[in-house]
Amino acid sequence: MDAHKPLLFVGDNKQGELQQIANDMRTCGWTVQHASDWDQAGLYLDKQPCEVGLAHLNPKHLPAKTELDELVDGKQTEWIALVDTPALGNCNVQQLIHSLFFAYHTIPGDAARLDSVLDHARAMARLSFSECGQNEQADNEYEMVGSTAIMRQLFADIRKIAAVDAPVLITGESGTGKELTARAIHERSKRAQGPFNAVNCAAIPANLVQSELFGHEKGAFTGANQRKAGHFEATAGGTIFLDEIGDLPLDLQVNLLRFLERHCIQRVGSSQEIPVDVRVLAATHVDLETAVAEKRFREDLYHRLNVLTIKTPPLRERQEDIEVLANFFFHKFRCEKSSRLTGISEQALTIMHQYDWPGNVRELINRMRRAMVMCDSRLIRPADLGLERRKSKRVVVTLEQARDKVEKNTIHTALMRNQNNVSRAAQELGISRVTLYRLLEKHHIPHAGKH
Ligand SMILES: Nc1ncnc2c1ncn2[C@@H]1O[C@H](COP(=O)(O)OP(=O)(O)OP(=O)(O)O)[C@@H](O)[C@H]1O
Repeated sequence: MDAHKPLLFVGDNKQGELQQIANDMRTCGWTVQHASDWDQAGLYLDKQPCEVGLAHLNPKHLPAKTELDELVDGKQTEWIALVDTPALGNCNVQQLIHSLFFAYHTIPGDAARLDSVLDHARAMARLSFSECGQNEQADNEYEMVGSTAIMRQLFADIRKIAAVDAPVLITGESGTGKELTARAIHERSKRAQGPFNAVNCAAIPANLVQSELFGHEKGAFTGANQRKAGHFEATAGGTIFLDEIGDLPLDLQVNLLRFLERHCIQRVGSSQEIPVDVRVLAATHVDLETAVAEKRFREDLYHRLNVLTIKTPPLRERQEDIEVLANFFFHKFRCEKSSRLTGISEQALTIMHQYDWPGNVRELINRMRRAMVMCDSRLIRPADLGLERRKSKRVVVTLEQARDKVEKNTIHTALMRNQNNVSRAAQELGISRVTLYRLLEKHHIPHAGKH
């Protein structure tokens, strides 16, 4: 038995039954501290954390939920409610227990059972507490999460691409992690000690893009009162991430091409070429091939950029990652806010799997944040995510589409397991090499590996 088990007891200790419970818990080895009301309990916890609290809920003097919220959410204490059996029929009591308490115990009840509930609550408090500590260590602001074959392939590609110093084109829908991928490449590259500069080309007014990227000389244009270095010079020694490259005006695309070929820039208002050591990673969510066909994007620049490419997959194509990401962000936000939530309900997870996620991971993060603010029970429910009415939006897939998806994932996994060796992967899959090559073509799976 633990030598020291502190327990904060909130209630009128002159009431006979409550006094008896406090005494029983002392006998069971708990060091009972008494607080006559929630205010006193709050003051006590401010001075001294306590893993378990036992509080009498009297329906005649119930605190408002908002009053308890702060106390229960802001501290590392699990609370057990003590209630008289008839009080369990009171809606306000039910709601308070449901949203803020770990468990309840009816009075007078069985002391051994209460002791074991308190032990359990204490263990849970410890678990939550240490989990937060671990997350802080393991968590990195730019951590990429994903366990599906397609994401493992992406991580492998990032490692390979980080080892070279060539430009990279990152494509993918909005919110799929293009910038995060760029950061991951930078952090694993020999430029990691240098700056990483993310520039959204679509957010800069067309008439300013040139000077923003390449800088300008004093007097180059009205308002250019002094010489200014652009993003390229400011990123010397590091990596520049040009987001929404498809929106770069055509005349500026020439300058970017010149930089990629000669590693030199020219400031606006100067004909001098300045060498700058920067790696370019570019991203787009538009189809550059179409943009080239429509003459909105230079073909030579497209080919220059299209040597090393990475595609960040949409969330709906990696179903198993939905739960992994949801849990990752649940724990991350819970530690930030020290919330009392214990997890995500089965119904919420089911609806998350059925949903299409047009905004991808960014949308999932936003919905989880919303849910963790709105949720007033212990488990996140569909309504907290704002997804309750979307059940019917289930994407209809044909049997052939479903087969294709499984086929593609299976091939991906086999290739990864066999270090991209096509012969070995084909053998493992029980098909000929020729068939595997045909399937690689069919599913657009890159296979830079051995034969
Ligand atoms: N695999 C992942 N693991 C953890 N977080 C992720 C992952 N992918 C994306 N995110 C997070 O989702 C958010 C959106 O990612 P990011 O900005 O990289 O997307 P994007 O594709 O560049 O979007 P946009 O095209 O709209 O600029 C960020 O907060 C990012 O940290």
